Amino acid sequence: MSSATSSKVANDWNALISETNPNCIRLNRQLVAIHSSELATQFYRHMLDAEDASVFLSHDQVKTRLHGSLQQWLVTLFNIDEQYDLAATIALQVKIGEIHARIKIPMHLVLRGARYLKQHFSELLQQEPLNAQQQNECLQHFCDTLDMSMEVMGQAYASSYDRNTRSDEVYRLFSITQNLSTEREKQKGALLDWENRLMFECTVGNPDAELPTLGISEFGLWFTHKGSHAFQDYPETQIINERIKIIDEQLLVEMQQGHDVRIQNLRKVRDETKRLKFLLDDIFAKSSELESGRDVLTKLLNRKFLPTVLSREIAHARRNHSQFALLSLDIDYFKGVNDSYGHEAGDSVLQQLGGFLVSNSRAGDFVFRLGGEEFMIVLVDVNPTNARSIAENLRNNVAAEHFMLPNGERIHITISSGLACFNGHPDYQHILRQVDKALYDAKNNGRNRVIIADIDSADNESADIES
Ligand SMILES: Nc1nc2c(ncn2[C@@H]2O[C@H](COP(=O)(O)OP(=O)(O)OP(=O)(O)O)[C@@H](O)[C@H]2O)c(=O)[nH]1
Repeated sequence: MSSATSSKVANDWNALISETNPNCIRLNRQLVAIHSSELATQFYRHMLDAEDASVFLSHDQVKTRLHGSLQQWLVTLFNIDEQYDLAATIALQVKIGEIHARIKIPMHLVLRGARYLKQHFSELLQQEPLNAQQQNECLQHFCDTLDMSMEVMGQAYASSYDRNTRSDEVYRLFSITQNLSTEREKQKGALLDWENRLMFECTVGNPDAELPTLGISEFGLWFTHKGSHAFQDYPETQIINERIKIIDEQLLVEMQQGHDVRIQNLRKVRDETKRLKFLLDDIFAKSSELESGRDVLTKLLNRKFLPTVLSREIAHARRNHSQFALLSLDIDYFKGVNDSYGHEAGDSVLQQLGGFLVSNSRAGDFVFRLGGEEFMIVLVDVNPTNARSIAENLRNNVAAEHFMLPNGERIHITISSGLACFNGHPDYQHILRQVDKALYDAKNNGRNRVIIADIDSADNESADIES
């Protein structure tokens, strides 16, 4: 928690205590101390009833540790007397928030637990000889104190969770990019080893011996513990896990029934293994393209790093009072190129245009292929006048260029462009929206033109400058 945030919290919490009737503070302290075990029991009873919460709390854990910790936490929170150490109480809430983040207990479950505590405490208060106003005051104090605690926990949770997620991601990238091609060969080899062992056991091994399962083979262990994590975003990961299960839990189990089934299923297992090898190749190929951030066809940057580059350029421009511009380019009637000359010819045009854009921009600029026939250039350290002439020159030069097709023919293409200059807005989505709208207008106004987004407009008005 930042020092400004923690001093705000401490001030608010202090104010809460000093503005509360001391009798009410005393009564709450006594009630919580007397009923802490009952409150903890109620809390866990509700939580264990809910499926989403109970996965985090086994009955044993509740009995042995958490029940006691919860009671202790409640007593400490409400033990407000002359010796009450608010700084220590806040530090305890921070620690608990960090623990929740580490063990990934969702914050909404913690808040739900707090709600149950408030409900039950309200019932306890109703059993006390208090008038309505006293009851209200006491309940208010109980709820406000829990809310303060939740606020501190929530802040600690969020920053700790972010930190953990970032390091998870760094680890994921690290684990995936380390010697990607060596890893692929190693794992394909491990899969082959397992297949060979299985074949050996089935053909010349002891017929009563247990067959080696794939899940706990070198390959299976690697995939479960590392591969699945590294490739978590790919649909192939789930398919691989499913195929491993089918091999182990279906095919191999059936193979224990006798020689004939063994031989029959061996063929099926070998087909499955072949499929696994294809899936592995696919998954490794995809991740090397994506993780490297390069578009496979043009070798330009792909859209993966666009947010990072834009955020960095915005921070740089704001820090240095400099400017930059975003130029979006889209080939006109590109479908016609594919339709007339074939997809391969289309690919070749895309590749040549990629090379052309790189050689016609400065070393500091970032050239992206966003997908299809759409490109984007981040023009760094450039004022609007220069950005505009760069955009126009590119448009003219592309139109004048000959693009060579695989059949030896040469064709001309044109591009439509949208240009947006940085206007100080801190969110990169703003400039992206501006440039998208400008490109859309360039297409709708006849193509082969540059449209500049209105620099001061947040609602993406744009102005046609030239065609
Ligand atoms: N060869 C090739 N074609 C692609 C690739 N990605 C997208 N395309 C094709 O690009 C074409 C885009 O067509 P449209 O979106 O209609 O755009 P357009 O024909 O350029 O027309 P306008 O943009 O409106 O001027 C489609 O035919 C896609 O199949 C690629 O990687 N290689």
